Amino acid sequence: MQYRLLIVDDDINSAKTLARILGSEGYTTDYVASAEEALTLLGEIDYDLLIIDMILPGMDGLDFLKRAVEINPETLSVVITAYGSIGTAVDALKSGASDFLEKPVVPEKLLLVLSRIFEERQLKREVVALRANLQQRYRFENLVGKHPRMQSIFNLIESLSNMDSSVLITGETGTGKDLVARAIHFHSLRKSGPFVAINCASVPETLLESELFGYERGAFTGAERRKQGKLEQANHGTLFLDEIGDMPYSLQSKLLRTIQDKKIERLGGNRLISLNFRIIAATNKDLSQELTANRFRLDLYYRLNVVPIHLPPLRERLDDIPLLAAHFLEKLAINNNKSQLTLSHRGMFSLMKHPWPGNVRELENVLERAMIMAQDDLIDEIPFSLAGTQVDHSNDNELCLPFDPTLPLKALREETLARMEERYFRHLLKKNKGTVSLTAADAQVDVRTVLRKMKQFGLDKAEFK
Ligand SMILES: Nc1ncnc2c1ncn2[C@@H]1O[C@H](COP(=O)(O)OP(=O)(O)OP(=O)(O)O)[C@@H](O)[C@H]1O
Repeated sequence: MQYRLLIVDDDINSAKTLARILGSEGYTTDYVASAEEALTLLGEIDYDLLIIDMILPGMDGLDFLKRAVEINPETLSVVITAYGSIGTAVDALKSGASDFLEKPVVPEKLLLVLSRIFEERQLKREVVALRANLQQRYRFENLVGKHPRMQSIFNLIESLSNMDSSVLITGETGTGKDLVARAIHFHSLRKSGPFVAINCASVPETLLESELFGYERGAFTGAERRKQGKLEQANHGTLFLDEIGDMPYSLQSKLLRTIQDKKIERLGGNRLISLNFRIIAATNKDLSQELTANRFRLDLYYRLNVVPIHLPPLRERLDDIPLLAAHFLEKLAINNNKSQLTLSHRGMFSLMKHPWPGNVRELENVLERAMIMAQDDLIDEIPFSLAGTQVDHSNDNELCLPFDPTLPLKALREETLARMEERYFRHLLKKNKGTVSLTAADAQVDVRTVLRKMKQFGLDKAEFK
């Protein structure tokens, strides 16, 4: 793109020299000797950027800058200040200048400043365009995605809105199964009913039955009062059975019967309760393997898999990365009271090259950490290592972590803690070959905490098998 610049400097000889240098770099450059002449030109020509000497005869540079910004608030400008006059530079930046340079102007420095200013403006425009796109075509409930496979999932959810069939959502960890389940519910006839979720992997086997079916007072030791199970809570709504591949075999036939009959009996009860619920199940396991290994019942599989939805891993829909990044940066900016967060081209390039084993969740986490570590609102450095995919773990016992001494204490604490926790859970999961319950026992926390941490750091059980 060809940019048009205006130099305002009463030293016509140096303005001419600068215009010639800028011209040889592809910029179309005009120059005038006073603010008054410059104002006349601004009424006629749309300049991309102004280069303003602060000391001018008649109206001075600062007043001219203010007038130019009044005429067009989007005006880009570089002001030239006398050597050491920081106060003037600060006033100019406050009045809307994009940057400043001290006299004598070094052309190489000016060229660098110009390319940075134009790159930032371009990025801002891209963000605005992406945001507009997001609001239009590429959004479905809380899901965003423009890849054809995501678009056909959105269409499928739309066409399911009048149906009550069971849905089985498959896909790697962090691909958005939970979001899809919610989108189906909130787009269905049951949307005013409850959406109840249960993670079959995070509830210990012995408790899963009572969590699902509920119990009567005295049903077992500790059952001091009657409790409704998740199935009952989901009456007139949807029950989301997450990680269905981890449901114990012994409970699967009872679940199948319940789905068919739509009746339950609380544990320790003697009364059948009729219910009206829809089942959506999800798993990141390969259920065909579970079927072959006799760990999952074929009849239950058929009952759940009436409408299959497979979410592709992020590495197979790279087109979605810029869109998702814009979506998460917008959320982060709102949650952190920032007007806007922008990703540099270099940052975007790193995102596009990454293999994303933790999928969209990993992208979300990585961007949050990048924001914490960035010096300003431009995100350039992507701290992948914290997501655990490019870390060298050969020295896991090393106590002395390198750190960034420029970080504020709060960010340093959070970052260090996250790094330590991630290494700790990686170590335990490796030791326990991915078994969550053993890891929880080693860490002396409950399995939910381990699963939460695994989600946070984008760790997948399968990685440690
Ligand atoms: N298409 C998407 N658009 C916006 N956000 C998304 C999308 N997909 C996933 N996310 C976000 O990524 C994170 C992980 O998504 P979610 O919990 O739905 O994944 P999941 O497949 O259910 O993971 P797991 O198998 O580990 O439970 C969430 O914070 C979610 O909001």
